[in-house]
Amino acid sequence: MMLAGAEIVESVSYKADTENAEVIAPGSSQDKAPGLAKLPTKDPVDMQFTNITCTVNLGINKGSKQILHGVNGRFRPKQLIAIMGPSGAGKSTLLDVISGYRITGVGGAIFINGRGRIMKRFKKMSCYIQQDDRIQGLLTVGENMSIAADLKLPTKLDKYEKGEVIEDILTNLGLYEHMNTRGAQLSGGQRKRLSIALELINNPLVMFLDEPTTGLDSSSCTQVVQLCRSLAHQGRTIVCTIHQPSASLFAFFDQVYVLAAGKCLYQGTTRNMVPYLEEAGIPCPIYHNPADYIIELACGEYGEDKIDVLTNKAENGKALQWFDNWESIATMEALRKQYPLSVMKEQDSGSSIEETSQSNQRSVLIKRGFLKAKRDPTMTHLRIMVNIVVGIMLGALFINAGNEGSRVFENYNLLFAILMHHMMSPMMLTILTFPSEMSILLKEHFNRWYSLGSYYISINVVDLPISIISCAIFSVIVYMMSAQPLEPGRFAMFFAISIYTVLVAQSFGLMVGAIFNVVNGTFLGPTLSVPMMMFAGFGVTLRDLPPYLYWGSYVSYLFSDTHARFLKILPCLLTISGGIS
Ligand SMILES: Nc1ncnc2c1ncn2[C@@H]1O[C@H](COP(=O)(O)OP(=O)(O)OP(=O)(O)O)[C@@H](O)[C@H]1O
Repeated sequence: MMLAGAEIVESVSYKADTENAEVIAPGSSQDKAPGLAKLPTKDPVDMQFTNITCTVNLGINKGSKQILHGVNGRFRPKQLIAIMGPSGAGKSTLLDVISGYRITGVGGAIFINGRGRIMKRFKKMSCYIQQDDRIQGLLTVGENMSIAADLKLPTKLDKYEKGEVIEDILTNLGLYEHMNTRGAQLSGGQRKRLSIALELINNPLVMFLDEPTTGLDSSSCTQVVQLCRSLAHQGRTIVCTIHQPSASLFAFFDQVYVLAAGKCLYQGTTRNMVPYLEEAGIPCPIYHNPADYIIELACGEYGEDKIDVLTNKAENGKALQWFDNWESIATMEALRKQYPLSVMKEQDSGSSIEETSQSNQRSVLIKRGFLKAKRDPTMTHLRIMVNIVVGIMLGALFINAGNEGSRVFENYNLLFAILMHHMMSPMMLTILTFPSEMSILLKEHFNRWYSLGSYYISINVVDLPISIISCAIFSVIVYMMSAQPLEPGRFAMFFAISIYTVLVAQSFGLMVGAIFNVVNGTFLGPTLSVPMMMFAGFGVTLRDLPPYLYWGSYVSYLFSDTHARFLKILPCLLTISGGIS
């Protein structure tokens, strides 16, 4: 019987409509995709995983769900590996587990070059590129790259040496001509390539990419996969999850790992998949894309029994005979001999998990923060504008209220309005903007760009001047227009209380934004602020509070009796929000 899938794999030869690259079928004599000038300097990585399980808690009284069922596998060095399977099969979970991104509820063992994975060492040689491209939209491609280079390359390299690395990567990834385009203005394919470019700066040996082709047109898909293939053949191990590749795209992968409902259906080379299916008694029909066919099998379209047949044949990922020259695949013992500990000791550089010192991380992040702040229409420009406009509005509403004894209640209302403004606007702004920043933070921190401490210090250093300027503008406008006593001491107290309120509200927003998503945060932020007002004595006299609620006056940062409490609560909240971030 003629095996159509095999023929498709053999016969792919086409030119894609790409900006820079002529795409040639893998395996052809012209299969010479561009590669980086800087090759990996360390030994390639061979990964093996055995009996991997992953269980998630579904909530109180809802039990748990097992996503991965004791899967095994081998990711060979210098290979482009596709983890395939239907939606919900556990592809992303397996990628998360092997990369170390997910550690809770995980069982089994992962071996790197024959030895148990040591997370700190493994993180130094690997990177994880998530499905959603987490790049700084306000910075240009060049700026994104140079910040990444400053954080990930040794500080002893000068800007020309770093520039060479950046030029090499951007040229090879077809992004050089977009050097001055802002991240937010890049197309989907360009954003994906920039995500890869950012991680290539420190030349990782292992790259994990979650669905790198999702949302891209076929030519961009081909570009990205061909790029991954050439990077893999240069000495890296590249593992991607992929939904359902076309026959041509499928042929670019060296190795395939197919999952169905958390179990392995096939593991081996792309070419061997068709013979494997035939041997299992489920041959791929003529002119059928083998990638489509195995996904249909994994979905149970040809019967659940076929899934069991394939899982048993693949021994849930233990079977290695569908790799090329499988008899010569090194055992764990052989790998340990090949990569002795003495060599690994030489390769281990420094005790710190990040590439550069904390002080370098802080200064680069502060530089990036100010660059972003200068261009940020929301966090900077809108914030200052809102403070001017609201200041003028309140000033006009309570004009001269501070000068007339008969208008003391109006003055009280003015103070209440000022506190509401200082409480709500910084808090809501932070709750709405921080979650998107948080996803970038998670990616960059996981990929060892910087420590959380450096990040936290830098965002505070960048934000403090903007908060102080906005608050000062607002305070001067309101204070003058409402004709409050022109005594420097009184104004200083008024401004100090205002800035304390702004900073605590911002920290509160940061804490809510770090824990909850935008929807929950937007609901919880204002809701939690209501008790703050209540305990501060607005509407409820503190004398009337039942004794068991007295503690509330200590929690409320709006409590007017003694603002010295702000000073007590401020560092506490800052520490909590910093710790949680
Ligand atoms: N934290 C979680 N809580 C509950 N269920 C989860 C959790 N994480 C994953 N799952 C479930 O585990 C299964 C596998 O999820 P996973 O994201 O790994 O699938 P996938 O194969 O990558 O799917 P897709 O291709 O659609 O992204 C899904 O059914 C998913 O709903």
